[in-house]
Amino acid sequence: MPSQNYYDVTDWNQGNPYEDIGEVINSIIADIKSRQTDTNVNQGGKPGAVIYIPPGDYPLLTQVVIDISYLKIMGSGHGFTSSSIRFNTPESEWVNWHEVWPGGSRILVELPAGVGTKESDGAAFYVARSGDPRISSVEFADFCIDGLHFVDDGSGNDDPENTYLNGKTGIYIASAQDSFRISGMGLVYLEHGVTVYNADALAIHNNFIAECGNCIELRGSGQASKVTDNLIGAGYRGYSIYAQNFGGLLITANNIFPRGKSSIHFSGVVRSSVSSNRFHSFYPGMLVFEGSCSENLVSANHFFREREPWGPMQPYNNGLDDLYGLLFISGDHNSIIANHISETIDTQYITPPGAKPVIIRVVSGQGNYISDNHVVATTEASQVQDATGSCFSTQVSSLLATQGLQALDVTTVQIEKESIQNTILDSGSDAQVVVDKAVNAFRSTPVPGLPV
Ligand SMILES: OC[C@H]1O[C@@]2(CO[C@]3(CO)O[C@H](CO)[C@@H](O)[C@@H]3O2)[C@@H](O)[C@@H]1O
Repeated sequence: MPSQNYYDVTDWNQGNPYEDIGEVINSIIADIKSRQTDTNVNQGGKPGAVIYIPPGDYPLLTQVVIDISYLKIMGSGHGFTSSSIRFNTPESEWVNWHEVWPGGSRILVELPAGVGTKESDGAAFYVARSGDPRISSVEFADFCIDGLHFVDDGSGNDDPENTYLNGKTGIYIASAQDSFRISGMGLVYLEHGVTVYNADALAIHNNFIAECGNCIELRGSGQASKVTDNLIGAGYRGYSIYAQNFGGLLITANNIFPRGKSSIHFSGVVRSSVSSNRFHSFYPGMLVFEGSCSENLVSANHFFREREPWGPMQPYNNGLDDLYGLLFISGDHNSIIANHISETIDTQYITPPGAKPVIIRVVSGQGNYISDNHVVATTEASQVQDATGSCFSTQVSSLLATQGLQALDVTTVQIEKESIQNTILDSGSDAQVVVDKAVNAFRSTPVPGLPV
């Protein structure tokens, strides 16, 4: 006898998934709840279910509301393609393209854009449950959530498709939860990709979350979670990865490409690790620890900062200048160890004009340990760049340029006077580090030809 706990959205008796998949999924969830009513049948009784979305395009006009544990919603393909490149290509060229829109198991978020409504009203998937225990083991896997378009921000000069604003969220988890998984998903053109409040043992793994205003936001507070192995890149206004009041967050093996106003932004995050990630950005403030972020390990990451090479996006930035710090640290006893940091930028693009860019800047707190960071700062080879070429070739030629570069004078570490008792070892020569040696410990990186 086939299981009743396997549902296919294209084979369900209420609603039409090609008109509104939201109505179909809500009706399936209602069916699961009507059948799984008893909390304890032979030490079981509420196994949840799987809802399958085959490859195809499914508009969502009704928000999906999830309030049951053990629900897995899965498709067969994250289907990402760049909407940013498409919308910055003349529409007359689309007729020759092999495909124009994202694919896979694709949900087209067509929720009405509400002005003045709650933020969560714009979420395709909304998860909330009160009472005990916390809702557990809801899983989203292997499908695409496409926010379709960004909207005019009222400034009058932006292409609406480049604003990264539309009030839409892919997955919004409003109440405390345990052991959720988001994996294999593709999220594109949403103002917020994944927003999670009060996470515990959350895994966000192997997703493609790009061209969203913000990609991952862990809000409220949380513990013991991981963001691993994702390809991520937010718009110039928002966060690629943001976490608030979190303990025990592991951020590892992600490839975080531009733009994002930051790659990692922590507020009050402690005892967490950021390791073995690759970060690429077009602006200062790649990693920001604000408030008090303490006892975190930032290690073995590769940071690369250059100027935006692609013409259509060159008018935009995050508003920070080069004195802000590529890594901005506020807090106590953090370890910033063995990172490689490349910055390549022509002096004419440095702000304020004539400034010496700051790489690692510690603005408050004490006891931070900054050791063995290798900073390579150069002017860029602007002659090889052609901002009018295809997005891919422009970005790749810019990324690969390592010849003909000249050394750029930078401050590798700057310890502001508000921060004391830090240890700075082998992260810059005497001339590259700004530190009060009376209240901090400092050992400079030896310079070839000069006595140690
Ligand atoms: O290179 C990674 C991703 O970047 C693209 C291509 O380039 C874009 C165009 O806006 O610029 C940024 C990256 O430098 C992106 O976020 C964006 O999306 C994806 O097409 C691509 O998947």
